[in-house]
Parts: sequence; structure tokens; C-alpha cells
Amino acid sequence: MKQAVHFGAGNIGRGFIGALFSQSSYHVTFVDIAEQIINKLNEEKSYKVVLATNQKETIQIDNVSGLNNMTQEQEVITAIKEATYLTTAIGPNILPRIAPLMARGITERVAQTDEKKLYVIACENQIGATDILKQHILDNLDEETKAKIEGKVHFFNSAVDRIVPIQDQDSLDVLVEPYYEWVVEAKESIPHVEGMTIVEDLAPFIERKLFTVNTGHAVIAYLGYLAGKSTIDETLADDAVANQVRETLKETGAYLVKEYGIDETEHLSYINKNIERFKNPFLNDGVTRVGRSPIRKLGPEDRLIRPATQAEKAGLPFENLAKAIAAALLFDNPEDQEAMEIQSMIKEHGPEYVLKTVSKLEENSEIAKEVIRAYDMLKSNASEA
Ligand SMILES: NC(=O)C1=CN([C@@H]2O[C@H](COP(=O)(O)OP(=O)(O)OC[C@H]3O[C@@H](n4cnc5c(N)ncnc54)[C@H](O)[C@@H]3O)[C@@H](O)[C@H]2O)C=CC1
Ligand SMILES: O=P(O)(O)OC[C@H]1O[C@](O)(CO)[C@@H](O)[C@@H]1O
Repeated sequence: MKQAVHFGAGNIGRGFIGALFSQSSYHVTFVDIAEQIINKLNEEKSYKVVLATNQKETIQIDNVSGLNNMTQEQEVITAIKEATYLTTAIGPNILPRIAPLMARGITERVAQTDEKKLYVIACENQIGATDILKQHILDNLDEETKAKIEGKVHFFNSAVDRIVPIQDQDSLDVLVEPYYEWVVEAKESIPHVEGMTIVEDLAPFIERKLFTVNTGHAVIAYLGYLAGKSTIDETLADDAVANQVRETLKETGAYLVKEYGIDETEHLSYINKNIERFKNPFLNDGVTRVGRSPIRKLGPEDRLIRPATQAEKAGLPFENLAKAIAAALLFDNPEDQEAMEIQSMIKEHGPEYVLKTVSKLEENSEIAKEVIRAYDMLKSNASEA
């Protein structure tokens, strides 16, 4: 049986990428630090993907097992030696931590005469995530191995799109939305995986996805959090928020249409389709999950700042994006470490400092000024409420 090794047995790992491999007749070895999930995978050897619809249709996922990367390093290395695919859905910040073990697996693999190719794909909400992972892996390889991986280990960037909320931790089963899209940039033919779409140039796909699905979602999450709402669908039921999402996505849309020559009418229907996805009441998706890790989300290449800076460069409006950035600065969820770090920075140095150090916006740039205006307004509205 063909083998896939997937790092991250969480929501996207089990509910999306691992499930597609299993449905494509691969055995999936999930690698994770969560001992409870690994034990369950090895005991139950299967789980269900449950679609978040009225009927709650289920898909049986078989041929799965688990390894703990902290306590079973040698087993992970052996699994990498035998795999066709090596994938991740672990969170962008974790990639540097798993790269050394991946590098050891790759080193042992290419030391053999085996010519079988290995395909590495990071499935994260980040532009160029596989390139970033590749660099971390290369940093952990000796010169001889670096030369040997040429033609044997292939790295492909990808865009992953499926909403998978936080799950009941007692079960391996995963509730997912029915929709999904997995786009992989490859200039050659690669082993077939059900549901994987191959494209030659990922840039329009990942930017369209990140600056529509993820920007729109972030707007709802941060405004919902400020309004004391707990879920995305509950927040979106407020017409003022729905309007704000639409206006923000018009701004990202104007940039995408200009940059990639995307058809305007088609893009409008893509926006509408995504707003409908956010309304799914069966997902019960928390605003704190969608807004999680605001330092990452306020990064210069992420879903809020990049479309704003790109819009500014293109002479397009960015006022609604500025409001979304301001709302992110007010996300003070005590359970979220990054939110707490931002709040301490604001307390000590003011919001301008976060925009300068985290978002890399120039002090007194038009975007920074607009964000601060919106921040003051949202803050005073919140204190009056
Ligand atoms: N949940 C969603 O709807 C979507 C998530 N994504 C992206 O997929 C990635 C994963 O997200 P989720 O599956 O939601 O997160 P998750 O938190 O459900 O899963 C991450 C898994 O990684 C494991 N992990 C953390 N640190 C580790 C380490 N050092 N070594 C081994 N395992 C470790 C955790 O135990 C967990 O099982 C993120 O980059 C996210 O942005 C992309 C599209 C949709
Ligand atoms: O997973 P991240 O990058 O923290 O952001 C949450 C976002 O990712 C998703 O989980 C799926 O793309 C969305 O639900 C949301 O926009």
C-alpha cells in the first residue's frame, strides 16, 4: 500500500488532508505530539469525517495510524523513508520545530539507492509555506544530502481551504464543512490524490483564498469578539457585520481583480459563496478559533496587512481593511497567548508600535494612520457600550 506521512493529526490533518489520502488508497501515518490522539489512532485504526449539514453524512476513514514525534523519532524516520507524500497541517509557527526530524528522515531515505520520489507539501494558511518548510529542512541537512535530494525530494506549495472547527477532544471523528479545495503548485505530474487540484502558478489561488476566505473570516471573528459574540454564524447574522465583511472583501477583490485579471463578476460570486459558507450553523465555529494567533494574522504577508499594503500600492481603497486591522488590535482574548502579547505591547508602547514591529507598516504611513483612527473609534464605541 502507498504511504503518506502527515504531521499534525488535528482538525485539518484528520478532517481534510489525511482523509483525502486515505480515500486515495494510502495508508496515513499521522505524526503528532498529542499522545491521546496518537493512542486512539493506533487503537481504533479508523475514524469518521462528519459533514456539517442537516443530514450529517459520514465518511469512513480507514488505514490510519499514529506516531509521537517526541517519543518515536526512529519510527517517524522509518515512515518517512517509505512514504510517497510527506505533508503537514500543524500551524506555520511549528514548521521550524518539526523540520529537524523531517531532515533526519530525508537524510536516511536518500542515503539508500532507492530512486522513489518523495513529495513534500505544507498545508498551512501561509503564502509559500512549503518554501519556508524546505528552507528549515535544508538548514538541517549536510552538504552531501543537499546534493542528493535533487530530483528525489520535491517540494510543492499549496493552498488549503476547508472550515474545520475545534472538535470534541474525546473522539477521533471530525466535523467538517462539505466544501473543500486543495490546490497544489506542480509543474510535473505527481501521484494522484483524490480532491487535489494541480496548477502551474499558485499565486492567484492562494491570494484569492487567503484574501477572501481568511480575510472575511477574520473580519467576522474580530468584530464578533468585540461585540461579545461567541460564534461566526451568530456574528454574521448582524447586518452591520455582514455589510462590513462585504465592504472589506470588495477592497481585497479590487486588488485581486487588478493584480491577476480575475473576472469581476466571477469574483463577486466567489465572495458570495464564501459568505454563505461562513453562515453554516452546523459548524458552531468560535470567533476565538478564527481570530487565534493575531501576531501571525497581523504579519506583513498575512490576510489583513498584505491586501491593505497591496491596495495602497495599486492606488485602491483600504479603509475597511484598516478597520479590520484595528479590530484585530482589540482582540484581547486572555486564552490566546499572541493576543496577550499584543495587548502588553499596546499597553507599554501604544498600537502604533504593534503596526510598526509586527505588521512592518511604516510609522505615519497612510494605512497606519487609518488603522489608528479606526482603533480609536472602535475602542471608544466599545467603552460606551
Ligand atoms: N481548521 C481549519 O479550518 C483550517 C486550518 N488550516 C491550517 O491548517 C493548519 C492546522 O490547523 P488546524 O488543523 O486547525 O490546527 P489543530 O490545532 O487542530 O491541529 C494542529 C495539530 O498539530 C499538533 N502539533 C502542535 N505542535 C506540534 C509539534 N511540535 N509536533 C507535532 N505535532 C504538533 C497539535 O497537537 C494538533 O493536533 C494551520 O496552519 C491552519 O492555519 C487551513 C485551512 C483550514
Ligand atoms: O487557521 P488560521 O490561519 O488560524 O485561521 C483560521 C482560518 O483558517 C480557516 O480555519 C480555514 O481556512 C478559516 O476557518 C479561518 O479563516
